[in-house]
Amino acid sequence: PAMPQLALAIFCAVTISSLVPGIVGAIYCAWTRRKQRKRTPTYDLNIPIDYNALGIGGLDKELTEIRRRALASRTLSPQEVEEMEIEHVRGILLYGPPGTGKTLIARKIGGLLKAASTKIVNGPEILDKYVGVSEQRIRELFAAAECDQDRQGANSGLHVIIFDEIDAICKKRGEMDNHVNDTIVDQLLAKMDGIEQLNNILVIGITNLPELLDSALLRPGRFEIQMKVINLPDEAGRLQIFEIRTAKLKENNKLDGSVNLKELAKKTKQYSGAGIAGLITMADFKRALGEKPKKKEEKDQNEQNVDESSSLKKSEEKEEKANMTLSKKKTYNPIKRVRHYVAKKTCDALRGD
Ligand SMILES: Nc1ncnc2c1ncn2[C@@H]1O[C@H](COP(=O)(O)OP(=O)(O)OP(=O)(O)O)[C@@H](O)[C@H]1O
Repeated sequence: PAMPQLALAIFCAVTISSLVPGIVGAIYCAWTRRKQRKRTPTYDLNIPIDYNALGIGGLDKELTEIRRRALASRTLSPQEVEEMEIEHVRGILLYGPPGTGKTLIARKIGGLLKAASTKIVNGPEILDKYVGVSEQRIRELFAAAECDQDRQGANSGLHVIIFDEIDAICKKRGEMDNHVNDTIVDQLLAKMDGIEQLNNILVIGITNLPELLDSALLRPGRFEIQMKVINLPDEAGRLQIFEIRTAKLKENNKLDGSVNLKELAKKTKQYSGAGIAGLITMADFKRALGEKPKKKEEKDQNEQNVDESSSLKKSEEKEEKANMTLSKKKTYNPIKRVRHYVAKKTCDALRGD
């Protein structure tokens, strides 16, 4: 009589032991899924941006605006996005004159959003003489994000794709002799429309010439946020950029205590961020080459001549006269002269002269 009981006990033990892994697995899956759904948002809008730490000076207004209009929805968790049927902004176009910090902003957006990946590609790099290669390159740019979305769904990390000089590949269709441009635009549009099913891509286009772009790119759902980054930094912005660009020098005790960044910010009116960056680089080179500053009298003379517009005019006349006597071929460029002077001042200042 003990045999059937033993057999029953063995049967129960085998059945339970075979069910246990399945049950444990199911519980674990449900738990991890729940944990993923509760995942904290990738980006917290309430934390103020530390612009100096970001390395962007004088563009507080633009960055705040981008944050408010384009990045706010990314602060939500995947669950909230799903429940509220939110559609993230998928495209931002940054346009404006060269050297104003557009590329810098685009790169930092990826960092701000803690993006899983940030790819930056120059428009002309996409172009290829062989048929279909340019379109293939565009598809490849989107491939990783699509794959991530397939595998992780709403929990996929954000992929930021930056097209610098986008005007090189997205000119108005039908206006060019070769059709390569048109098929590239078609491909990019198809990919951007495909993002509708994907919530994990943010495309940023950068251009100096927005008027050349195909208008289909600018409609809602594509590059729907268009931000003009045009203003040359004001004095406070320039000071911020000087501070950012000399922070490393300061940290490594390479910046003399006598350097007056406020004074430099005052003297660099009309300078873009790139202009200021260029000045510091030039000063660094000169210091590295051990170039000695000019004699004091010569320096004083320079200081008298430049800066105020009235003295600029005077120096312009003076220089013109000198040019006429020296050589008729030589052309005088007052802007260049002011730049030269400011560059020299920066150099002197950085050297602690
Ligand atoms: N606002 C800024 N703050 C700090 N650095 C800046 C700023 N603007 C420009 N720079 C410096 O100038 C360099 C060039 O800037 P950036 O490439 O962002 O300009 P851009 O507007 O994209 O120019 P382009 O249209 O010619 O590509 C940057 O690498 C950076 O070092």
